[in-house]
Amino acid sequence: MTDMERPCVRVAREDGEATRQRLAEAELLDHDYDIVHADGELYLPVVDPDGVPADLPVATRDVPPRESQTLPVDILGFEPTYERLGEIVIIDEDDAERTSAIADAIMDSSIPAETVLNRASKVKGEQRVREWDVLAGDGTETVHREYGSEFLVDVADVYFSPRLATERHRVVEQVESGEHFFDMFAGVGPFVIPAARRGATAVGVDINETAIGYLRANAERNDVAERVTAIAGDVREVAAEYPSWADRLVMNLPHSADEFLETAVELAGEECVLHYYDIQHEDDPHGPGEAAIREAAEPAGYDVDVETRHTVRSYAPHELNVCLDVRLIR
Ligand SMILES: C[S@@+](CC[C@H](N)C(=O)[O-])C[C@H]1O[C@@H](n2cnc3c(N)ncnc32)[C@H](O)[C@@H]1O
Repeated sequence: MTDMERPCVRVAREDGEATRQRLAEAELLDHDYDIVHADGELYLPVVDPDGVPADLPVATRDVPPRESQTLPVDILGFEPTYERLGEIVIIDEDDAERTSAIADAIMDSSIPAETVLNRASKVKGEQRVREWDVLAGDGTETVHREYGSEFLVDVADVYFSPRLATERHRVVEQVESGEHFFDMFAGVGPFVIPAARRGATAVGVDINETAIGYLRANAERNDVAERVTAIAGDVREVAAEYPSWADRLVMNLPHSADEFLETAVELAGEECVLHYYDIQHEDDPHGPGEAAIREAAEPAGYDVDVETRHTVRSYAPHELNVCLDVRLIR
């Protein structure tokens, strides 16, 4: 078997084990390839170079495939692109013949795949759920692990993106024990559960009742049920139960978050950090969100301090998915 060029995190040998653990917890390590040692440095192969935390340098280098593994590339003769969510493998292909060859190769490889799904639509509608073609296996429910939390999720019924793991971790690392954490669009709980695991009192709201069922199950699964309140409903109506309550608000509904800023202001405490997700043109990706937040919060008496203007990932040509971390104080 010949070596393959792969994206790798490059670190000094002495930082190798700590870095390996960090990447493994984030499910970023590519277990299909060996770690390489050269000139006092380690090269750790990663599955998603865009997901690697900014402080870790990524380089491309030849690394040997694990001898004991049969990879889809070994069967196909070309490298397919795929993502793993628990025991589901997700691909995004158009050509029917190529799609079926990739699905067969994944199932015949050493990857522990129960199901192979092809994206059959964009995420759509109020609940942001995608349609899928089931190419192999039959289950769309799986357990996904991310930074030490476990999420039971059915991708046929609820929104979930494993690609956002690093971004969620960036936000959750800011959470302090005892704080009031409110996720306005909570899904199955990928922000709420790790926030509660850090000691926050957490509320998650979602209009998708199935997502809220999974959020409750995930609170139990991660032993934080006593600190998690999961509410099915429109957050614009639920907000009245939590006036001026939140120390931290997460708004991950990037196409229409601006329509919910009045609700955010209703929920915000006297001092509150808002994590506001947006999708905007690359020429001014943060400006429109900042203007909308000021327009909603300043008349309510808040000083608005934008602490971080962060780019999460590119969303489409010339469009960026961004996050503004904003402190509101009055
Ligand atoms: C992009 S998903 C984010 C889910 C989760 N935070 C995550 O990162 O996986 C947005 C979620 O907002 C929910 N949603 C949309 N409109 C809503 C509303 N008016 N009130 C509460 N939830 C809403 C959708 O059902 C969907 O689960």
